[in-house]
Amino acid sequence: MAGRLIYLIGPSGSGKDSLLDAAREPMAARGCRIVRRVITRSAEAKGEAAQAVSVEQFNQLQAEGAFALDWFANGLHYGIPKEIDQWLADGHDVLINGSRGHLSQARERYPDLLVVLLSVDQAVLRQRLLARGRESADEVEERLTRNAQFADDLLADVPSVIVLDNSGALEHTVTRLLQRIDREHACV
Ligand SMILES: Nc1ncnc2c1ncn2[C@@H]1O[C@H](COP(=O)(O)OP(=O)(O)O)[C@@H](O)[C@H]1O
Ligand SMILES: O=P(O)(O)OC[C@H]1O[C@H](OP(=O)(O)OP(=O)(O)O)[C@H](O)[C@@H]1O
Repeated sequence: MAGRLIYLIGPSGSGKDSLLDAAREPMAARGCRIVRRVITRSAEAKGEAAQAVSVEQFNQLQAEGAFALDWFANGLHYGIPKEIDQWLADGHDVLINGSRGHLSQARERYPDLLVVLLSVDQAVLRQRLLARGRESADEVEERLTRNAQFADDLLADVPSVIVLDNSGALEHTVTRLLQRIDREHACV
């Protein structure tokens, strides 16, 4: 049986990368793979273990059909490598760091995807973004402003959604993710 795409979304700073890192081993033990994104972010920038490329390299990869999904947000290009389609075909579930802005396109391509929405109290969010220190203060404000463009009913007609609050300790969020994933039988 084909695997399922697990599409992790949430505001910048809500903890998507942290959750992916912390869940990597227990998810792998469940046969679920986590893909490394291709991003036009400088290799020096702190953050996830993504493959950093130039815009020219990104465009070339895109033209070659290297991406299963790709989008532009926060001034950056993001690509999800096409290899996930083989993983899914082989029966592995695949967890990716997705985009709220690209959700409808992702659903068109992967109609049975499972959405995991991470949320954090607004006051905590700004603090975490500033403490992360990856973006300038202006970029942090732009990211907070971007949240307003997503309506409350973003997930209204999405059949499978796991909502997780990450305002507390990360290990609690990981535990709840695994509990919910196991209940959904998402991983094979
Ligand atoms: N549960 C948590 N408690 C405290 N700090 C957290 C928690 N989750 C994430 N963080 C921190 O918040 C910042 C943003 O997390 P990150 O994983 O980069 O978010 P995202 O990928 O959604 O932008 C990071 O500095 C990270 O260490
Ligand atoms: O449409 P949105 O839901 O706003 O998402 C836009 C992009 O921002 C996040 O990436 P990235 O990891 O670069 O940013 P972050 O770490 O600040 O969340 C997310 O994974 C998307 O790629």
